[in-house]
Amino acid sequence: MSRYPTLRACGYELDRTIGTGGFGKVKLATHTLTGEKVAIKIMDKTKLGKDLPRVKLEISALKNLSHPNICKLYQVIETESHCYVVMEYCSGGELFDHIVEKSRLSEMESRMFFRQIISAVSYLHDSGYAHRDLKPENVLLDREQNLKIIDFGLCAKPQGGMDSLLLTSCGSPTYAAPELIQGVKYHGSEVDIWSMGVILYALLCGCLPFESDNIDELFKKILRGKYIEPGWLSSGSKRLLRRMLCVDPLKRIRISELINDPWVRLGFGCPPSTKTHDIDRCKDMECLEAISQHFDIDKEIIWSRLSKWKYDCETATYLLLLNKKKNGSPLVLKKKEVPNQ
Ligand SMILES: O=C(Nc1ccc2c(c1)CCNCC2)c1ccc(-c2cn[nH]c2)cc1OCc1ccccc1
Repeated sequence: MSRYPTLRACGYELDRTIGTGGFGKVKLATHTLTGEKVAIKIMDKTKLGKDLPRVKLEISALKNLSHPNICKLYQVIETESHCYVVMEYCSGGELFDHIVEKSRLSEMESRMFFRQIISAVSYLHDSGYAHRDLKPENVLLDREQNLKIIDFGLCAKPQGGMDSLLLTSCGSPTYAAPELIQGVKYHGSEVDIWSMGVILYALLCGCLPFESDNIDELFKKILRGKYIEPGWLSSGSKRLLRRMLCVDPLKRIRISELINDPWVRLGFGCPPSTKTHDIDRCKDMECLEAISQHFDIDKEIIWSRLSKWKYDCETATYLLLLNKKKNGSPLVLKKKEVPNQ
C-alpha cells in the first residue's frame, strides 16, 4: 500500500527518493495522465516548525515566477499533516556535482551556465524578488543541461521594491556577501550578485574563493574579500570576478552591467536574455484541446478555470502537456485504468 495515498489519488505514481533536506524529502514520480516525470517535495507540516513560513514563501514566490531557468512549480497539495510540492524534473542533478565530476569547467562551459544564471536572476530581480541563497547546490540541471534554480525558501520580496533595504541575515555563510554576514542593512540584488560571483569562481576554479572550517576565519576571509586567482584564469574572467566579489556593495557590479560585460558576451555576441518568459501563462489551444477531449469539457470553460492559476491538478496537467509539446511528445492523456470489477 502506498505510503502517500494522497499523491496516488491526485494522479502520481511515486518512485524513489532522490534528495533529503531539513524540509523533508524529494521523491521522483510520474504524473499518470501525461506520463511526465516530476519531482515531489514531501514535507511533514507537524515537523516543519519554524520552517513552515519558508515553505509558504517558496510556494507563493514560485506561483509568481515563470522562467526557463527557474525550477517550475506544477501543483501544491496540502493535507492536515503534509504539504506536497510538485516540481519540474531535473534529471541532470546538481550543478555542484557536475563541477566536482569535471574538477573545473572550461571558460566556455562556465559562460554557458553563468549566462543562464544571469538570465534567471535578472528576471527574478525584475519581478521584485531577491533569492538570497544562491549556491551551486541550489542550481540543478535538466537532461539537456539547462540550468534550473531551486529553493526560494529564503527569497525576499521587499515591500518597498528592490531598492529598499533588507536586514535578515540568512543563507549559507560560504556564499554570503560581507554586508549580509555583518548584519548591516543590505540590498537583496547586491547580495545575489556576490553569491553569483562565488558560483562563477566555483565554475572556473573547481573550488570556493572563501573557505574555512572555522566560521570566524571564514567571516574574516569574506570581509577581506581576498581570494586566490589560479593561473588558468583569463584576464577577462579575473576582472569580472573582482567586480562581483567586491566587498563594498556600492562598488559591486550591478546586474544591468553584468548583462553587458565583455566576458559574458564573448562568443555569443549578445547579452543573456532578460525578458520575462510567460510562455507557461499563454493559452495553448492544442493543450486545451487535449484536455477538452479527455474530460469532455468545453475549452473555454477549461481555460477560465486554468487562468486562475490555482496550481491544482488541472494546472499540473496543463503545464505538463506544455512540457510534452516543448519536447515534441504527442499530446495524449492516458485513460484512467478502471480497476477490474
Ligand atoms: O528532479 C530532481 N532531481 C533529480 C531527478 C532525477 C535525477 C537526479 C535528480 C539525479 C540523481 N540521479 C537520478 C536522476 C529535483 C527537482 C526539483 C528539486 C527541488 C525543487 N525545489 N526544491 C527541490 C529537487 C530535485 O532533486 C532532489 C534534490 C536536488 C538537490 C537538492 C535537494 C534535492
